[in-house]
Amino acid sequence: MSKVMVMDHPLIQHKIGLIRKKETGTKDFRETISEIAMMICYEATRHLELADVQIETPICSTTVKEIKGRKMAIVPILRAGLGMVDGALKMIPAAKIGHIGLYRDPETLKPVEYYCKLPADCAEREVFVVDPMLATGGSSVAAIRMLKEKGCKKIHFLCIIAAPEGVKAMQEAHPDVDVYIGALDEHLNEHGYIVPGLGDAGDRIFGTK
Ligand SMILES: O=P(O)(O)OC[C@H]1O[C@H](OP(=O)(O)OP(=O)(O)O)[C@H](O)[C@@H]1O
Ligand SMILES: O=c1cc[nH]c(=O)[nH]1
Ligand SMILES: [Mg+2]
Repeated sequence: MSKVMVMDHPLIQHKIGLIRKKETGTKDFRETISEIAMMICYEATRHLELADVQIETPICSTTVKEIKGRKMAIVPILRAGLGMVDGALKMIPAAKIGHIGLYRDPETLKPVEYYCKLPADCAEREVFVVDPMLATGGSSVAAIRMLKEKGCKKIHFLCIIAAPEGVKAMQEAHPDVDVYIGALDEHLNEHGYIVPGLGDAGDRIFGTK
């Protein structure tokens, strides 16, 4: 069974408080999403293996640790996932980037696919899927299914706010995928929005409403 990790770091909790406030404007919202993504990515890469490497300091030779040459990819779910890419890249700067375009139909709440462009060698890469919101789970479940269809095997999912309904859907559909969550909220409202949540993440990142 996969791990579900809810971040307990005080800096993450503080910053999530800032983006929940309705008066937080686009610039601050976007910057804070990026900072939170960086910190969640720090936790989501804790398992990476290290190898001993011999080097010279200015004083003597010594053994240091290096991340074993593992190939990684960051895959945002468009649009809102784009807001997490810069932050994740600060932690894993050599990662390649794939894009999966999905929007949630406002009536049915089902994900509608409109774009998919992944690194050619994505099947060999460890993939970090990013999307700030895990609500019903429809979008993340579909995105990860698309990645598996392309041969990806080692997949992690990073989000900032999750509803219990979405976590359950992810665990049922993809029990092999670890889920890293900034904050686990109470429930979904009748429109499929997370309560208390932060509203529409895509609109708040891009200033479209
Ligand atoms: O778990 P779900 O119920 O599928 O909901 C979560 C999805 O909804 C939002 O995207 P949205 O459809 O608003 O698209 P956008 O990022 O383009 O705004 C969010 O960024 C997730 O992708
Ligand atoms: O609360 C929610 C649910 C889905 N998508 C969002 O952006 N916010
Ligand atoms: Mg949206």
